Amino acid sequence: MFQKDLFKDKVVLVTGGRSGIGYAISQMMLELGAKVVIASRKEDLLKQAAEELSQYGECSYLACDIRESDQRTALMEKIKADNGRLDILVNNAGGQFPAPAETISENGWDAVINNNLNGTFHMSSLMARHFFIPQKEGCIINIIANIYRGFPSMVHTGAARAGVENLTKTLAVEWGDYNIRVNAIAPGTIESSGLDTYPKPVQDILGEARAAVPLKRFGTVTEIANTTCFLASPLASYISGVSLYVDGAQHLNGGDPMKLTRLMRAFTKSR
Ligand SMILES: CCC/C=C/C(=O)SCCNC(=O)CCNC(=O)[C@H](O)C(C)(C)COP(=O)([O-])OP(=O)([O-])OC[C@H]1O[C@@H](n2cnc3c(N)ncnc32)[C@H](O)[C@@H]1OP(=O)([O-])[O-]
Ligand SMILES: NC(=O)C1=CN([C@@H]2O[C@H](COP(=O)(O)OP(=O)(O)OC[C@H]3O[C@@H](n4cnc5c(N)ncnc54)[C@H](OP(=O)(O)O)[C@@H]3O)[C@@H](O)[C@H]2O)C=CC1
Repeated sequence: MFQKDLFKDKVVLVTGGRSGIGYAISQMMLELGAKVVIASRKEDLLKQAAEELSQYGECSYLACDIRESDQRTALMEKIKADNGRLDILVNNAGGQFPAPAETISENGWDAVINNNLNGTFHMSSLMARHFFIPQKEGCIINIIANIYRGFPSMVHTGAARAGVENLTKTLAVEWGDYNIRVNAIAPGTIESSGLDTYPKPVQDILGEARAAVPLKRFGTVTEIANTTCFLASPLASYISGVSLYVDGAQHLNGGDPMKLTRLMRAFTKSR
């Protein structure tokens, strides 16, 4: 769909690029000529993904927990040593667990905020200071979630993603001085490896949730990759500071938002 060499010579970092949405973004960027670096925690799976992705172009990897300062720094140093520059950062790594708010422990809250909010900000700040600001050019894309009506059953990630949505606006304004564009994508429910990690109550409501989406289906990882490539490309050269919902209008009408919370309460009690 895009011009074949759209990202020729561009260096792209995709956090969480070993699976699901991040893998699809990495594959599409590679097919469009980019050099892609993927980073996430599980080194074996990351290495395997990088080897598979190498059939599409130049893909390298480094294990990195985005919550750990020294690991983020090692990743930045590797990109500098290997490529000397970074053009596009896709903050896709993230995750949470469904739980009624009253059952989330302090550590559970902190783990999710550190992952989705703190990890995203610190990664953005580091890459901006070392690459985008000196280069006077850069592009950041933050993958968030559908937080339009809060996020019942996932209050921690709703709060974290709302923080990312807001920092997307602030950084777009502050770093406009350095010609850095910053945008977010809010996927609705996407058929991906991520969904398989969720417990039974989530699996039980998927059919009903799918039917409630105005477009009557969940999204695909390719649809999120398409949007990422669009926002990273010159086609979007005047777009900065937006959060684009890619969700078949699910944020406007997505069924009963409390159903999962009620099922999770019963599920938690039964264990
Ligand atoms: C509807 C679809 C929309 C969205 C789809 C997607 O996003 S798809 C993408 C989906 N993909 C993903 O989400 C994958 C990524 N997700 C993850 O890697 C992890 O879930 C994590 C980063 C959120 C926590 O990782 P970590 O290594 O930091 O965790 P840790 O083990 O060190 O525990 C820290 C604290 O958290 C607590 N706790 C943990 N789990 C649960 C639970 N189920 N229940 C209750 N609590 C839980 C744990 O008990 C502990 O607190 P404690 O006991 O000390 O008081
Ligand atoms: N699928 C969906 O319906 C939706 C997904 N999203 C978001 O999109 C993103 C991708 O999700 P999806 O592909 O579906 O799910 P996955 O679970 O497949 O992807 C999550 C990726 O993030 C990595 N990751 C998680 N925590 C960290 C960390 N602390 N440091 C580095 N890497 C980390 C994981 O790798 P590893 O375990 O090796 O660290 C994994 O590659 C996530 O942020 C997710 O929350 C948002 C809305 C809906």
